[in-house]
Amino acid sequence: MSLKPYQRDFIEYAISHDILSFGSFTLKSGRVSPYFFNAGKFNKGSSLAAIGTFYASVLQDTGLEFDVVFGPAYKGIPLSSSTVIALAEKCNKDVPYSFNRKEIKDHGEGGKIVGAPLEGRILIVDDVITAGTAVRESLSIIKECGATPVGVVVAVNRQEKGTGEISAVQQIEKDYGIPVLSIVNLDQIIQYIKEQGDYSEHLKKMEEYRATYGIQTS
Ligand SMILES: O=P(O)(O)OC[C@H]1O[C@H](OP(=O)(O)OP(=O)(O)O)[C@H](O)[C@@H]1O
Repeated sequence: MSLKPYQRDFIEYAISHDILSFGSFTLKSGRVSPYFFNAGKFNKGSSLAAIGTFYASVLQDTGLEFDVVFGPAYKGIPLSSSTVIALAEKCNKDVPYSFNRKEIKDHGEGGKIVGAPLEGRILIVDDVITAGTAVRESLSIIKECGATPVGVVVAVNRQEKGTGEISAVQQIEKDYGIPVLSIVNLDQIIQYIKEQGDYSEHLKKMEEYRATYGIQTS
């Protein structure tokens, strides 16, 4: 399976901006990962614009239909904002969006949701899914509002086992019957490394990590 141009562009952009790094990183799970994706480093206008365009590309590519974009607080907020800007500017799709507050506001307009009403088919935009807690919370907010979640898009799918044999991403797809899309996944990052000579020193560790923690992919 070959990488799509936007996937290659995304990996190159993330590496050159130190957003995707190779080395040795201890994760919340305790696993020592040979790579790390840090969405907090999309921290200036140009990179926020770029990430929005990458999300819009995967959405266009897959053709998933949705009415409203939802960004889970906090990191999902700028990511969902930049996605709807890219959809409007590059895809001629003017999509409403909203996000939740982590703390309930009891004055002014009040409430937990800021932005467009959660109505119709809702797409969740976030950086990553680790255990799946943030997405599950978002799914319950969406259902409480009477709307229909139709999918999730994340930047990187690490394709690694959770507590059992399948990943948190697969568990969400199974439990809710919705797709979890990603700009790239671990297999594609490894494929990129194989194609490019520049990062070949990291290949062995990446493959070992996948062999130890990776899910079954066909
Ligand atoms: O699948 P999970 O185990 O929930 O992990 C992934 C979530 O964790 C991070 O957010 P966090 O909840 O740390 O909040 P933040 O966006 O405010 O940093 C990340 O942005 C995802 O939303």
